[in-house]
Amino acid sequence: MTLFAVKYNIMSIVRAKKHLGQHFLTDKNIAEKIVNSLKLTDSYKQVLEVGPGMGILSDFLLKKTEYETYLIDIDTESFQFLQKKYPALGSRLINADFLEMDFSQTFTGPFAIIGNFPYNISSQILFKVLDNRQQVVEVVGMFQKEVAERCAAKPGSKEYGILSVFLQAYYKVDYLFTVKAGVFNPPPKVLSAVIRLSRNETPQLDCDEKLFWQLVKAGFNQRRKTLRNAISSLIPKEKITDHPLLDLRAERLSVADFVTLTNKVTAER
Ligand SMILES: C[S@@+](CC[C@H](N)C(=O)[O-])C[C@H]1O[C@@H](n2cnc3c(N)ncnc32)[C@H](O)[C@@H]1O
Repeated sequence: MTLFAVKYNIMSIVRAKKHLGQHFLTDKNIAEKIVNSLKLTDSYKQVLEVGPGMGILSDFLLKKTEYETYLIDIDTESFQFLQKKYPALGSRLINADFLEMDFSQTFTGPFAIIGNFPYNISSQILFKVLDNRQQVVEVVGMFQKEVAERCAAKPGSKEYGILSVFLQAYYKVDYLFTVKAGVFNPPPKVLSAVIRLSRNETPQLDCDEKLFWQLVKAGFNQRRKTLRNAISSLIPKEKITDHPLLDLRAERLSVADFVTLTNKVTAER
């Protein structure tokens, strides 16, 4: 009996693979707290969990039966483990790369994303959310603490950068709580943190959005220069009329300031 139990345990555990960013959360209270951080508003009916691993978050998520839950994990071993654990999920359990996922094939309307994300692809995950902001209304996720801080950073802080501006242009970002390395197996070398992104009512900016993105990138790519100089490839210095924002560096500008700047450049170039 004991032997069987030991054998069963070994068979039922997914081996952690470093290249897939697999650090399995072992604390059920934290898992429940993460799932309960989803606002689960009426504005969506479907939720996608990225990287369910062995299902510590999924166990709580699947209790929210009023929502249709999908799980996607790139790891075939996790997928097979979860197939046995949740046989009723059927095709809602997906063995594929989240970064390659075509949302329109699975989601007909708005949906939310949750995950204890693989840290090696954090930025790609966040930019995929941004690219699909028309559909992704909410995200609750665990990231490396530094990434979480960058997402929520305010103008003037050293963490404030391109990611902060882009995310905050479309989402309200809440830094929820910090998570110690010891609650993962294997423990990562860094601290982690959970954040929530709640999409603004209108997922559009009151300006030419393509130019907004270009200006933000130009500003931060030359972050030691004033905006007047940093954006000169988009509008020559002699063409743009004076404005106090032009004397600042990108790190001082809020999203609203970047919108003002975008409208000014649109009018004058
Ligand atoms: C940090 S682990 C979290 C596992 C589990 N949710 C937990 O909290 O214990 C990250 C998970 O993401 C999966 N993963 C890594 N890259 C992925 C990708 N590109 N698409 C989907 N899943 C991925 C890994 O296989 C792993 O299960």
